[in-house]
Amino acid sequence: MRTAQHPATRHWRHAVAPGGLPLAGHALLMGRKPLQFLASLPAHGDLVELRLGPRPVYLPCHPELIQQVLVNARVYDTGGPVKEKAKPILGNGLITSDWADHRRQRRLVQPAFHTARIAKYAEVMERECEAESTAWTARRPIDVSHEMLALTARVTARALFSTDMAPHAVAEIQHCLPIVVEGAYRQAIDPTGLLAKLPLAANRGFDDALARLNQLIDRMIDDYKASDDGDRGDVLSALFAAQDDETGGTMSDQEIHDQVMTLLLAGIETTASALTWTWFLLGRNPLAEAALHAEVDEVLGGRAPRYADVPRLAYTQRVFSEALRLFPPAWLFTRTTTETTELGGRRLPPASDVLISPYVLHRDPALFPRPESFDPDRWLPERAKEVTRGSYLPFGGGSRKCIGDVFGMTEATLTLAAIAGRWRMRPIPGTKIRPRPQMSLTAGPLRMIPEPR
Ligand code: HEM
Repeated sequence: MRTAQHPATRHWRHAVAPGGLPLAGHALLMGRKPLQFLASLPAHGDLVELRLGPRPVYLPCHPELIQQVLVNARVYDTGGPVKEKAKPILGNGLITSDWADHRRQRRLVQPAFHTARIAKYAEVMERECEAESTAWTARRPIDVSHEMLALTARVTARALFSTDMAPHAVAEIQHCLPIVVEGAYRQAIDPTGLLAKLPLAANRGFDDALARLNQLIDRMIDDYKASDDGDRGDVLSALFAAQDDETGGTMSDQEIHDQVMTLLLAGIETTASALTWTWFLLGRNPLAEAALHAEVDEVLGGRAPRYADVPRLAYTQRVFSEALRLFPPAWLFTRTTTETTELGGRRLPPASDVLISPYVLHRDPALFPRPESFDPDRWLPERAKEVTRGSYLPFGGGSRKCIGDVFGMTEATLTLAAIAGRWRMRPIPGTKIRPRPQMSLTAGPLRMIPEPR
């Protein structure tokens, strides 16, 4: 285990990542096998420098250095080329805003995620999980990725907009979101920025899906304003009601639009990917699967799970936490320095890009013994306190920590319990699956067979 020392007194190990080429630097390695390449770097140093084309970028591998970056949001702001490319899609919302405006936005959006509101969204989760777990046919294979994405899209859409228009919204979101997410990722990794401008079918599909999502959000906003329902208990009502304690300001329609788009893009695929990985891991770990079934049977006794059951579904939560460790959907995110600063004894000029990779951190054997093994009991309270502070970051950290963490954990716990109460998810022998490090760390199609329990 790594020991904590005062950052100023510590001797940090710097390294340049091996394998760089004269012009491309490490861009090819990053393009071909980003997970393997990045995960090999902590062995070289606490702060590793790599070059993506001409630009040096820095990967802090030690939890203390990562914390320094995450808690100092003014100096390490979100930024850089990836954020610029996201702005036409996400507008100016929580993910794309600069540090100063982010604080104001966060004060306005946070009330939509208070505990009392999560309890309300959980009613949607309960209903949708029940519908999902009763819709399957015994022994007919399903694509788990597809099912989990459809479920999290329904939950998020109905938590955002709880009106009669919800079924239409769900269908639009299910159709458009994967196209937008895929297109956004293609644009994010295109170093030339030209790809999006070419008259390709994929670009037309992306433009069409994005326009449809934008129209949908506008219609929901118009519908809310035209009705005099007041607080419907959904996210949209909370965004309209939000008032800044410090300034008394509220959000304009455009700002609400951008926050809704941000929540759709940040909340659906992430949770679905993590749930898919969870079923994959359970399929390969019969002991963990049996322990999950035992807990669900004991807590629920054959009925559907309710929000009030969540605290007692402790093993279920540990299973999900461990899946988030091995396959964190947000496998990589970035910060850009706004001024000259120093990280781990190294001077970083303004506009330096810093990569934060929960995937790398979570698989470092110095932080997690036997990192490759799926061991939900790492998260038993007595063992979890041995985990080095700051080494588990599935939801990020600092002021930009995921606003939907409790929403996502609640949704995942109810989903796992609802399905595990009815079905054993049998893997199909020979099924090959490899992590796809895209916008989130997805599993691709995963066929499994639901067997009645
Ligand atoms: C298991 C599921 C999820 C994971 C692993 C996850 C992960 C993350 C991470 C790592 C960040 C921080 C990114 C950064 O620092 O640059 C983040 C931010 C964010 N997430 Fe999540 N997320 C999940 C679910 C959700 C859900 C369900 C929602 C909304 C309903 C959501 C909405 C957001 C938003 C709006 C941000 C930006 C927050 C800000 O900058 O203030 N996420 N998420």
